[in-house]
Amino acid sequence: MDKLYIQGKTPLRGTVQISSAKNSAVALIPATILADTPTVIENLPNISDVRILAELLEQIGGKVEIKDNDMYVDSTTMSSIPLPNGSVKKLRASYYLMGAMLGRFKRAAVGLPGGCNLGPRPIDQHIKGFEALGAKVTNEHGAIFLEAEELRGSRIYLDVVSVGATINIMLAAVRAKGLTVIENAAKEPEIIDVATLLVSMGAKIKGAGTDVIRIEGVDTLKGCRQPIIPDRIETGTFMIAAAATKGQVLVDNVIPKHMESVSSKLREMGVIVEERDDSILVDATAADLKAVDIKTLVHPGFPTDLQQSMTTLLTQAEGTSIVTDTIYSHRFKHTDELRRMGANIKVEGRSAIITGPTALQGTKVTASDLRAGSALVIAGLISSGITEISGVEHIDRGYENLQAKLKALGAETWRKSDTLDQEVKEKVNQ
Ligand SMILES: CC(=O)N[C@H]1[C@@H](OP(=O)(O)OP(=O)(O)OC[C@H]2O[C@@H](n3ccc(=O)[nH]c3=O)[C@H](O)[C@@H]2O)O[C@H](CO)[C@@H](O)[C@@H]1O
Ligand SMILES: C=C(OP(=O)(O)O)C(=O)O
Repeated sequence: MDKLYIQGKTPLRGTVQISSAKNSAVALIPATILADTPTVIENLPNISDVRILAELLEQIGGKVEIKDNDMYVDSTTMSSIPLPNGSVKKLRASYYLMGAMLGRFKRAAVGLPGGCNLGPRPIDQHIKGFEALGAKVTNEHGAIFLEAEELRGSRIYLDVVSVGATINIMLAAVRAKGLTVIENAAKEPEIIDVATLLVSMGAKIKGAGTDVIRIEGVDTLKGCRQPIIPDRIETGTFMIAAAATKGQVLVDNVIPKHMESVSSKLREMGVIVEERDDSILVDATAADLKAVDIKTLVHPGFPTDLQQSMTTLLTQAEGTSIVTDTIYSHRFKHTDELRRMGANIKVEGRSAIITGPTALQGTKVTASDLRAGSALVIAGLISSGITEISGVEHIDRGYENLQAKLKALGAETWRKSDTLDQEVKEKVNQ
């Protein structure tokens, strides 16, 4: 397993280009299953979640080619091959194979998903939606089996606002008979991106981005060419890293509107944040960071996926901050590692109480999940000495070239592969 090393204390300076959104990409790729002709998704991020989904499409008979980050998917040869085990367990978004295969083939068998371990992550609302559309759903030996004679449109009220359930029900409903209405739907920008792709394929969807989505089923969908929105979580990560290192970074290729909750929190902390057409300038060179309280909420509230990085930043702010995660009550594993680096953080229930500022010291830490990884990378950037981060494979799930992008902003960071070291050692000993 690789390790990431960071020699801290260099303010980030320069321009960083943001990649396409992981959470859109991982839904758009399964959505290609629904088309009866080939689809091209443009400029996908080169991350492990994308590569695994490409493999999964091949496992069900699809032809997939990735060239210059564009993915060409020929879905004509696909069939409903069961995927009860294996790679589906390596990521969360494999659950979208359920909705897409159910929509196209009226049957699917997909193992329960993996992804970040943030405490319980049930998929009961996805299943409630599939059942409402007429599917028989059973859970056997850790896999979900879905089958329907035909899918019929239905009115579905989500008991919990869920990004995954909203998209999954859309995927199944676009090829159902009649009208489906999803009420209390999630409103994340990635949902609009998926709806845009499906509409380009010929689906009839209205209201994506609001809490009521109406889908009139169609018999067939055809492939198309589709770009992806920029990653708002990667954007936020670089904004927070710029603030934490007291740097000045132009975060480019972004949609500033998606970042409002983050921009306004950083301003509240004393950071200069200037929104431009498709970039955001973050300037913390003269900032005296102030403590703030944060509550994660569904979009357009503060995203849970930036809570962990924000916690690191707040260790540098004067005063006491309370960070409450209303989406995932257990998303605080990173705080144990931050404490080992010198942070003053207490976790009580679903809140972290952070008192700062505290000087952090580099040490050996482990990323337990993707955003714990980015929180620790930011901690490494502001620590004295060297930080060694294990669990880099989690970071690789969602950040394209994170280390190279940080280096281009002036960070001193390098990556080492244990297996490579071992091979080198063995060669030397021969
Ligand atoms: C691949 C992807 O896009 N992942 C994102 C997606 O995850 P994911 O789609 O898994 O998250 P959801 O929006 O579904 O989850 C929101 C909340 O609803 C609960 N819930 C969800 C579904 C369900 O059937 N029952 C239920 O109780 C979850 O436990 C959680 O507390 O949205 C999350 C919330 O913005 C983000 O952190 C993830 O990065
Ligand atoms: C929780 C996340 O991802 P996933 O849902 O794919 O595990 C994330 O992107 O922060």
